[in-house]
Amino acid sequence: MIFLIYISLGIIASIIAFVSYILILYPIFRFSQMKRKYGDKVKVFFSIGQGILKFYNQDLANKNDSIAFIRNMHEPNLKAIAFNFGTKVGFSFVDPELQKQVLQNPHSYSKVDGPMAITFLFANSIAYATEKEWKRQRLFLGKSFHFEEIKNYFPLIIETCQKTIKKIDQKLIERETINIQILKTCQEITSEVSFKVFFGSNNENLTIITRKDGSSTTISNELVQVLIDSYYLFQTDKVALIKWILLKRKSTSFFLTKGEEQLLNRLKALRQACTAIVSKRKEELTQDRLLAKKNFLDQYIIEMAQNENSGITYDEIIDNFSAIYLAGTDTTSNMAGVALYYLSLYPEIQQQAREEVIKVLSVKLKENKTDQLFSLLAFEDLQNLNLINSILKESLRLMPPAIQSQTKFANQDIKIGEFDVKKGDLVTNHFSYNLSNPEVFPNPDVFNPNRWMAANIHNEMANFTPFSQGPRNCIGQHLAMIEGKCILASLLLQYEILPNPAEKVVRQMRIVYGFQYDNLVYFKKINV
Ligand code: HEM
Repeated sequence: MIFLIYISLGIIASIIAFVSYILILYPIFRFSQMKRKYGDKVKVFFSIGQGILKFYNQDLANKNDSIAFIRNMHEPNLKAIAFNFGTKVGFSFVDPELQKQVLQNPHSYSKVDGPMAITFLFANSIAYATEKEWKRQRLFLGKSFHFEEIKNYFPLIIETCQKTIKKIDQKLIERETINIQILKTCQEITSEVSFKVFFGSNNENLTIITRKDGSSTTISNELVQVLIDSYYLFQTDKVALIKWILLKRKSTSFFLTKGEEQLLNRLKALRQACTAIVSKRKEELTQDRLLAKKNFLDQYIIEMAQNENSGITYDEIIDNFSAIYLAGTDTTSNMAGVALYYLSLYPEIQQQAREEVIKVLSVKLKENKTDQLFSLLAFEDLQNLNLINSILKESLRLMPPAIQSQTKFANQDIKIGEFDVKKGDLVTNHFSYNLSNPEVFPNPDVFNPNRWMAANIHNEMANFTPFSQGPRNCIGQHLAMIEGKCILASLLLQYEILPNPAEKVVRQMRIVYGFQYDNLVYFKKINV
């Protein structure tokens, strides 16, 4: 009996020793090694298990900004942040040269598994593909994202902005000013654009039934919600969390908890709904290929029919819809929404931006119908909206939707500058560090779009990487900027954007970095 007690105590002690080693001793050992080797070139952010997340949460609670510590961290010699997460340690590079080195060589790293929805929805997409598979997908999708091709989606973007204006106008009939949820408003536009760019315009208001109570929701809403719920599950279902920590993506292959099962059923329903759209369209195009339009789905189907070695699969098409929709919707709406918020605080810049749009368009105005001005906007005009472009860049600088590149594992020992990254270490780049560096951007917390209007901005551009850089940079960046310009131009021609004196400004890191409360501005109808 005593022997059994000793064995049990021995096992418990070994487990405690092992867990203490991987969660505490190993990170501390690595960090002290790093400090000895790199001195003030590295700054350490350690907290047991949670790692750098603890610092985001702390700053959110105390300073209303998840990344306040990054904004205030600038030191002349600093090149990297060392952090832990779970049982791993990692580097986030902040030196632009080192960031470039990391991003130039994406095949030295593997993606970190996300929660269930990420694996289920994106595993075959460009965002998760690697090496040859990624190259093939990037080449194919790159054609549709080419600047000249995006021209084809310009009418869709204009039409979507006009639809939103009509809705706002309805609300403004009875009141002179109204509180507008600016992030939600921009999101309505970018969501519809992302959906239709992929699936075409015929699939409006598609609904799928997924809820237990039989209620229905659109594919795009469900996509966002199921992703959020997938993260939320870890807070409410600790068994699912432990399974995931131990087994990562394999954790949902067996012994599903009730929460995991419900999530999986929703994900299956979502996939079925997407598969139904793809199958229906394939049927239509098989009967008449001339029906093909400029949207991603039709391009995929035509390529599959014309080239039997295309390598494209239906799973890949569906996963790329999820990836492109999620990568392109909230990021772009945040950029535009944040820009409009700052314009509410700087009425002079707002007026200059409005005048820029009016100047570009009024040369085309034949009759005195200024309320129709926005419909005159042509794709070619976008290049003349210099101030609007600078406003969007300043929005991305102050509130980058992606504060860092996706965290990955090193596949092998790698040298980044003088830093020795070990196989299995986590690696990322915090873009947000350079975007708020006072040596590059004087008064970094001040909204100053004029800093982008100067002729010589080489140094600024080298530090400006909100779309990342290197071969795996953002494939949708041209589309994002075009959407952003159209949103700003359309709204500025119709409304004066006023600050909300009761605003609550909290900058929070969620799936994208943005404002926590969407109560920031009022709109007032104007006649330009
Ligand atoms: C302001 C808006 C946007 C921002 C700030 C942004 C930012 C980024 C960043 C930082 C990455 C690199 C992520 C990584 O580290 O791996 C990325 C990749 C990507 N983005 Fe965007 N993005 C925006 C808009 C869009 C749009 C509109 C689309 C498509 C409709 C899109 C589609 C993608 C895709 C598919 C990738 C993965 C590319 C690859 O792995 O080859 N993004 N984006």
